[in-house]
Amino acid sequence: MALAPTPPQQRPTMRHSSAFLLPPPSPSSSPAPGGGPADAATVALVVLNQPLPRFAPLLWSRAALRVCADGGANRVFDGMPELLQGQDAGEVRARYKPDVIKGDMDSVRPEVKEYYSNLGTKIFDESHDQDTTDLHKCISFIAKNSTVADKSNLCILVLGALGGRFDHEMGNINVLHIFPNINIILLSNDCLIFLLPRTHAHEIHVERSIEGPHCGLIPIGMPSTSTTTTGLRWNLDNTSMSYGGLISTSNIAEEDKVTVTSASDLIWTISLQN
Ligand SMILES: Nc1ncnc2c1ncn2[C@@H]1O[C@H](COP(=O)(O)OP(=O)(O)OP(=O)(O)O)[C@@H](O)[C@H]1O
Ligand SMILES: Cc1ncc(C[n+]2csc(CCO)c2C)c(N)n1
Repeated sequence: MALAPTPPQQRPTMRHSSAFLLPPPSPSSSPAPGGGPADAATVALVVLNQPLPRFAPLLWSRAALRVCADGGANRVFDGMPELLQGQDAGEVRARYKPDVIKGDMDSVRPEVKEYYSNLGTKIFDESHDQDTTDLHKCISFIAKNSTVADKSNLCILVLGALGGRFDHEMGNINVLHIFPNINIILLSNDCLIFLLPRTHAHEIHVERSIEGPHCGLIPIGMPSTSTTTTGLRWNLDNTSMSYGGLISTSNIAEEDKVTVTSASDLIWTISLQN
């Protein structure tokens, strides 16, 4: 027998914050208030085969585990010295050493693989699996191997997930739906995306110094018979949404806190300021 969905008012609240993107506090300033980088979850970083976003070095320094999806290793090898111009390229390369390179290994260059292998990076060749994407393989690996016992305290940041080939972008968004119970955030230079699972009520703290105001709420997986929001310019009030019907794009986050409850999983996206 199928279980009845939990009524909206009884769902636990999931809080979301992009404080991991805030610049490090200057030594003289007081500690960040609740939700700042200091109390952030354990971060795992996945680098995809796309140009590195400008904040890659910052997020790298905040991550406890750094995984490159196949050709993502080339992007770290080439891109970190480019982003950190003025520093010695060889020294930068050695400093930004991935813990793991994983995928079907048809994109990582042989000299890049050898360079990191010599530094101790673990390399997992999964060329036998041509049915799951390299990002899927990386998320499975992190979920299995993470030492974080409480997965609700794990946050996986994915660099370079958007703004490239459309089949890859859709595959990357599909991974959010495949792992609805893992906090995965897809990032590009221009925006971020995460899933709002229907099992929870959501409180999204909008970090106005770095994100917004443009945002969207999109039912990609399946229609939602009812979505209710606060904090947006165009709120939904027990409204049906479907891809092919109403979806919310070009919305504006008006308040510091946006709340969302929905009968189906939704994608949340918000712009990043450049
Ligand atoms: N243009 C892109 N746009 C968005 N994501 C991408 C793009 N290219 C690669 N990725 C992501 O990076 C991961 C690793 O990329 P890589 O090029 O190594 O994959 P691949 O499996 O060799 O791709 P393909 O064989 O389809 O070209 C992919 O699984 C995907 O998640
Ligand atoms: C229906 C279907 N469509 C596409 C692929 C191809 N594919 C999907 S993921 C992947 C690995 C990419 O690193 C490849 C080659 C498939 N297997 N099944």
